Amino acid sequence: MSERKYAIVGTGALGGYYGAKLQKAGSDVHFLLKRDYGKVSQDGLLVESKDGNFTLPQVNAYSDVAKMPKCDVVIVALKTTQNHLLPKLLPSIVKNDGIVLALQNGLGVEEEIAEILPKVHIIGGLCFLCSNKVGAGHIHHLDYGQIILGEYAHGYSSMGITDRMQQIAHDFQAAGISIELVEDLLLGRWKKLVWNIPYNGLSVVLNARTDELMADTYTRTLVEQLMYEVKAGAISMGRNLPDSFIQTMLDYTVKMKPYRTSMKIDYDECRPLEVEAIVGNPLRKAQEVGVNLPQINCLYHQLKFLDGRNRIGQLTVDS
Ligand SMILES: NC(=O)C1=CN([C@@H]2O[C@H](COP(=O)(O)OP(=O)(O)OC[C@H]3O[C@@H](n4cnc5c(N)ncnc54)[C@H](OP(=O)(O)O)[C@@H]3O)[C@@H](O)[C@H]2O)C=CC1
Ligand SMILES: CC(C)(CO)C(=O)C(=O)O
Repeated sequence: MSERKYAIVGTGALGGYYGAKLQKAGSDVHFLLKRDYGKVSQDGLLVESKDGNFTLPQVNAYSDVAKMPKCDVVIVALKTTQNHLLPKLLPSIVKNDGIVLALQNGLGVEEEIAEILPKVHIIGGLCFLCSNKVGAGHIHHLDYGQIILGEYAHGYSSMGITDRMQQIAHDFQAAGISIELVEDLLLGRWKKLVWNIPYNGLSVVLNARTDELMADTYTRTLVEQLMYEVKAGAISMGRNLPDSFIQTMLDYTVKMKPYRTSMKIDYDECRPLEVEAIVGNPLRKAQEVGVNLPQINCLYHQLKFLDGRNRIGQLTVDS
């Protein structure tokens, strides 16, 4: 059993899934919730998974970080649209010499955390997971689950494989979660964007699932062109990814069960979209060094329009 105390900041589709798996395997896990606090503190968590369903009738649930213990590893599992809350949520729950593990999609989260907590260790994780929160404390794990871990250092310089990464990998592997350790977190993030930028973006703009995007010649071409622009973005930051990786991502998606991306689900539910973290930040990073990514730029502006209109719609519905 792990000696490390874990905090899950954001007990949704991803945080609820990995946190529940860690607790099931014997780790000491503390879950921060918002709307689901009442239900989860009463009834715990239910994970419906293709690998087998399980329930945790009792979990350490909190609605306020002031009541949480200091933890060795704090897992950030909010949507990036809520990252403006991190300065309030993180400082009191990370031990001195503790680790913040950012499991969000997109680019730039480690830099945001380093500004809030310059002294803690920061590890980024790229999660290849298909999971949805279908009710309060009710997680539906559809597929996959592997995490690629890399440690952050200022300017995304490579840290190699650290003991801290190995310790976390040990706990996750004991919980049945597959882990790969990488020396270069920035390269890992750009590789994940090869998938997220085209599929998350186009699924919203074109109102399509992954299988539909891959079945049509025109949209498949668009996906591939966007992937090559992500590669150009990576190169602008001194990282290269082989063309064979793009082919692997295309093949991977063809083999995936038809999937409504998380950005599409957010759009359909009129929730804010993770446009800035997934599309805006990579675009700006490339622009800062004079590299224009015209198709990603076009996608960004389309998504901003749809996101803005959705939010106005939501205000009208709420008022
Ligand atoms: N789901 C997946 O399969 C994958 C997700 N990711 C990434 O993981 C990140 C998390 O996504 P996901 O889990 O799907 O999102 P969810 O919306 O399912 O989970 C986020 C959770 O954070 C909670 N939350 C929001 N604000 C607060 C707050 N102030 N205090 C406590 N809890 C709060 C939300 O609670 P409430 O509902 O009450 O607002 C929600 O349960 C994203 O960056 C996503 O892109 C990456 C790969 C796969
Ligand atoms: C690529 C996918 C769907 C699962 O591997 C994922 O991780 C995501 O939605 O970000």
